[in-house]
Amino acid sequence: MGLPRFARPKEGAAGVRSPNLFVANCGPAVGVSQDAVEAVFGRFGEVKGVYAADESGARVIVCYGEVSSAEAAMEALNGRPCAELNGRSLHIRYSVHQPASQVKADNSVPVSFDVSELNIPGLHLVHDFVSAEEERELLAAVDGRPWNGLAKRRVQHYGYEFCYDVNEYPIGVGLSPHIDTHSAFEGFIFSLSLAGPCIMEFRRYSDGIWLDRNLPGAEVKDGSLDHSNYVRKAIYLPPRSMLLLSGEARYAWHHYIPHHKIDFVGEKVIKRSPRRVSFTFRKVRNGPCQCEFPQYCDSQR
Ligand SMILES: O=C(O)CCC(=O)C(=O)O
Ligand SMILES: [Fe+2]
Repeated sequence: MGLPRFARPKEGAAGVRSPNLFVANCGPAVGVSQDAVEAVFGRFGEVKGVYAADESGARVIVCYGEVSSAEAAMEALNGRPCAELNGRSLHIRYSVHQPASQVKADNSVPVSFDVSELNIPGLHLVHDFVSAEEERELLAAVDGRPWNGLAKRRVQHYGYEFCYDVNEYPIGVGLSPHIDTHSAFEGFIFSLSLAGPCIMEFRRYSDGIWLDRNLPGAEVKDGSLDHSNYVRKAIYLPPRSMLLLSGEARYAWHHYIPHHKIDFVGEKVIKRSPRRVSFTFRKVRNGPCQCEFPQYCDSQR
């Protein structure tokens, strides 16, 4: 389900028919697979493709070869609960093909399952770092303690010399791009993912400027960033895996969890779970940072 060049028609354009349908309330984020959509819409004519209409995971574009097939599907399915699609009521409109010049640049980056493909020195991922039983025990242990609510996620903080944080992300919530502050934490940063998957994107900015966005709480909206001056790479983090940021990965690359409900990983569409819990381990620094990346270092400027 890649992102196609079709758009939702403007209000008032209802008379314009096309072989492509914009179908809302349908998609992987609401438990409806591409195969199921194809099977249902295939009853009305040959389906050429089913695409994600946007990153919500709950709106798709169904493309037929013939307008008559789209008309028949519209007549039969619009506004009615569809038993084969978990009883969901589909909201369907004709979709229009957008000229290439109007297509918003696809802002996604290919996501790897294998950390070695990223070629970021110091970045390591160990799958199945804890067993399913250990995962249950760790989740039960943190759920037995009070959570501190932030705007979109909840956290628990432990320790001092060895700083240990627990983050809980509800579905669709991520984390804005940042480098964990050099002056505050030294050495390695470990992050154990539990309960649900996510993708983590890494960005190395060419200007290397230490920006305010690195300060705790200085969350930036992704849309406000200049996408042209950094290299991007992304990795899939399955539950029970341990991520290690060291060296260049820790000191020179921003990391970021996109605010998505679904992620496209290779050919797969992966739905985020209702929650992802991460245990993040950092060592509190005593003395200034002397890393080899002064252009990214708040201690050395
Ligand atoms: O949730 C994670 O895996 C990463 C958390 C993180 O980057 C942080 O707390 O600084
Ligand atoms: Fe971080």
